Amino acid sequence: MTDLLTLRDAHVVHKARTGGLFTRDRVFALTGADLTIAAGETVGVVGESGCGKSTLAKVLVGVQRPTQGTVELRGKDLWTMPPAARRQAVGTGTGMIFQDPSTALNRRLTVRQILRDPLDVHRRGTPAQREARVRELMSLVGLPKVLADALPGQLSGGQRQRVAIARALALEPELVVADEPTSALDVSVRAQILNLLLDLKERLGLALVFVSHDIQTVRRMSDRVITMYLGKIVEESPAAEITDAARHPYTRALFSATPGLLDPIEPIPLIGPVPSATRPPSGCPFRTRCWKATDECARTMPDFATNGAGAAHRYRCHHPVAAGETTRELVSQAKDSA
Ligand SMILES: Nc1ncnc2c1ncn2[C@@H]1O[C@H](COP(=O)(O)OP(=O)(O)OP(=O)(O)O)[C@@H](O)[C@H]1O
Repeated sequence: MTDLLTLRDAHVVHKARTGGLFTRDRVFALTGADLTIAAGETVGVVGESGCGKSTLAKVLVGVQRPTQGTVELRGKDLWTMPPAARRQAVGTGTGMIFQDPSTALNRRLTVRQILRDPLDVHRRGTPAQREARVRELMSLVGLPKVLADALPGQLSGGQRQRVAIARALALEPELVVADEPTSALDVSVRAQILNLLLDLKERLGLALVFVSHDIQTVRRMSDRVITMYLGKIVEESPAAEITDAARHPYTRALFSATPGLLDPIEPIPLIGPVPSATRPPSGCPFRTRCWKATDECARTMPDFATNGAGAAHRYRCHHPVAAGETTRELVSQAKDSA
């Protein structure tokens, strides 16, 4: 597989939203992310709320500039390009689908206008070809032709998300990033939208980055799963290995807490809440809640280690879960150390 997009040591630091106008507090939303997305693969991103999943997604599609590090699309560094070249590379090479299509789509534009807009901005083909592309996009995502002149407010939530998906695909990108694409939708239409994404990915050979709280869905949709904790990528694993062969204690704890995934096993109990991204712990950020943590974990964050010979499964931990260790065993270890 060829590399499509590469992040190297990407950091995003925000000024804290709380703490008043003159606060110097900084939020470490993404810290030292290294990641390569290959053409045609689906990468799932999991982690608790606030761990930096959306920030990572925005960095991948060039919406968020990293405060440090590089983002290369097909080997070209996005943030050293002139702005016009970056807009062209990002606009045509990537597409983004947001959580809530009600806010992501312009309420005053019809479906036809929404889908024409990227074609007009990037001057794709003749006006007649653009109209034909709009019809093609609507059919690709299963929207009836009669909806071309409808406004987003006249559509159902599922139809709106189909419009958002069609818009993301308008310029035939190689990479689509979907950030919680079904969480604002009725449960009844979620499966339809997920199946549509999977189908489009296969038909168009897209690379897909899929961000979700829904771990079961991420596992089903993805070839590879990335676990994030407090701004850091702590594990990368083939999806087939993630549930009971994950090596990072946090990944195991996260999956053990997913209802229905490992039942009847109880969740691995973690100590205390997630620390603030304003003051992340030294060393490994998970160490304050980890039952395996030692002094070494407070001193340093280890580099990635690989699982056996293959580099496909990587994790950053001083005390990884042993191969073959069951979640039941981890539950009792965590209880004993509490
Ligand atoms: N523009 C911003 N200004 C200040 N802090 C921000 C900004 N955007 C995100 N953050 C903070 O950065 C951290 C990471 O946020 P992010 O939205 O990437 O997490 P997330 O994993 O996607 O969360 P969720 O699952 O709740 O959407 C959080 O602490 C968040 O509050």
